[in-house]
Amino acid sequence: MYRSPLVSPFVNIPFRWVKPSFWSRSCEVPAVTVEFLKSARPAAARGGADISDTVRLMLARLAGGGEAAARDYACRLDGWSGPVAVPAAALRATGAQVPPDLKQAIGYAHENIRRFAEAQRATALDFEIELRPGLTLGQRQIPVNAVGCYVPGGRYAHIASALMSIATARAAGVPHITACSPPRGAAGIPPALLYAMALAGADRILVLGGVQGVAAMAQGLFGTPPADILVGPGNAYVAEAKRQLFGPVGIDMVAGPTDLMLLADNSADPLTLAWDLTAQAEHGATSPVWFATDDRALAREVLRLVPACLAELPEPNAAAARTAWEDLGEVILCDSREAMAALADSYAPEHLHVQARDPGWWRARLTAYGSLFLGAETTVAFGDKAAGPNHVLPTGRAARYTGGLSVHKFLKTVTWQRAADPALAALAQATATISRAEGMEGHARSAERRLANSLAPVKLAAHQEG
Ligand SMILES: NC(=O)c1ccc[n+]([C@@H]2O[C@H](COP(=O)([O-])OP(=O)(O)OC[C@H]3O[C@@H](n4cnc5c(N)ncnc54)[C@H](O)[C@@H]3O)[C@@H](O)[C@H]2O)c1
Ligand SMILES: [Zn+2]
Repeated sequence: MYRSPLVSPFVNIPFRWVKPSFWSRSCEVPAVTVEFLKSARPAAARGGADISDTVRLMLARLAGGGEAAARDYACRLDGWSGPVAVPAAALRATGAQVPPDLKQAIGYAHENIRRFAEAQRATALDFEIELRPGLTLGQRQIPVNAVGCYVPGGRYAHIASALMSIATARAAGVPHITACSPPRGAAGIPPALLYAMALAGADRILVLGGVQGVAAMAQGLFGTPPADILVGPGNAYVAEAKRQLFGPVGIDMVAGPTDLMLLADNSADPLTLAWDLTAQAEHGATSPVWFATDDRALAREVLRLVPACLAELPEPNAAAARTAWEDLGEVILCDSREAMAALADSYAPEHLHVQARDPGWWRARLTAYGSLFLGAETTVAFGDKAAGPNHVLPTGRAARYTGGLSVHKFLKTVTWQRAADPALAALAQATATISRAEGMEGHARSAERRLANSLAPVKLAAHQEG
């Protein structure tokens, strides 16, 4: 039996994490017993380039070269030399270019995402409290002024990502929303994606992808206001550009490849599980999918069925999903549902889907995930596209410390205070005493000037008379 975080006696592999270097520390997993029926390949066998130097050079060039540099990268990397800012007339024309059933589906998804975000906004409250007589304190939720939404578009046209970022910023009350997405061929951003961006509430849309898109929104190029915060998923170049720009500009998170953990007991259907794993592996060759169960026969059946599902995908999706499964897929046998839950908490997956009895037990027990999907009738694909909760979620175990994109990322929770009599005496005395204990005489004097017998106007009058 394997006791993490050491080594599995069954398969003699360390209980290690599949991706980034910041995962190099071994994980703290409670004493759970697990057996790997399929494990990920060692990272060394998978390779992977360090892109941070490339991004640093590009950002430096974009900082100096502005719009000309952005156009140059768009041309060289994405073959785009058309207009960068989408003209209003082109946006209006998209309505006629998108098939009615797709427009209807986008409208349905947008309504769910918008309404969920509005419900979230209603929970972010301002308040005012008179903590003691004369001491009034408060909190306000103030939206940022300008947002830059990155909408990925290299491999797939991520219609849903446009809705997730833009509609959520809109629900938060952000006044200026810029969105960018790379061109897909000579036609630029596909009409359905433009339609979704405009419907969700983008004020300006830029035909720019990758580092140049992120930098243009941060700098405020092509007639956009400089973004206060950059949000949205993207590939490794996009994530690294956001990470390097963070500080002067805010970011939602540093997103790595999407991941899924699927938990099931013997009430689940193996073919449905196999398709759910295949679907999320479709995101890309670096997207891990993990399956844990307490039923050995179910695990064996899922292992048998996944390759058959992969074979049914069209290319190039099949190749990417097959690599993800072969390199990163894991099938893990646990000895109890408690062990499955502990395993899930330690993996802290972006998407966590439970297809097991007693969903209430799982919802109460599980503590580390970006978004939780309960029951066999639910699928992560619903959440990815149309259900309502945001699909921009923490990857790479970041679900240990944060949730995903929400209206809160666009709101600044700020505070205010006002002091007056009769609070002043105690407040000034406490402040002065603490300040002197800290060695900060100036702070003590500033506090004591608020006492009734030394208020500024009285002193000023005395000085003028003298
Ligand atoms: N977690 C989520 O919510 C979610 C949702 C949708 C998509 N995603 C992720 O978004 C990503 C989309 O990636 P993508 O590549 O398809 O599209 P993308 O739009 O993120 O990136 C495309 C851009 O990358 C740049 N680029 C590509 N190769 C480059 C190079 N060698 N040097 C410099 N720049 C280069 C190009 O400028 C191009 O425009 C995937 O990783 C996917 O998993 C995540
Ligand atoms: Zn997905």
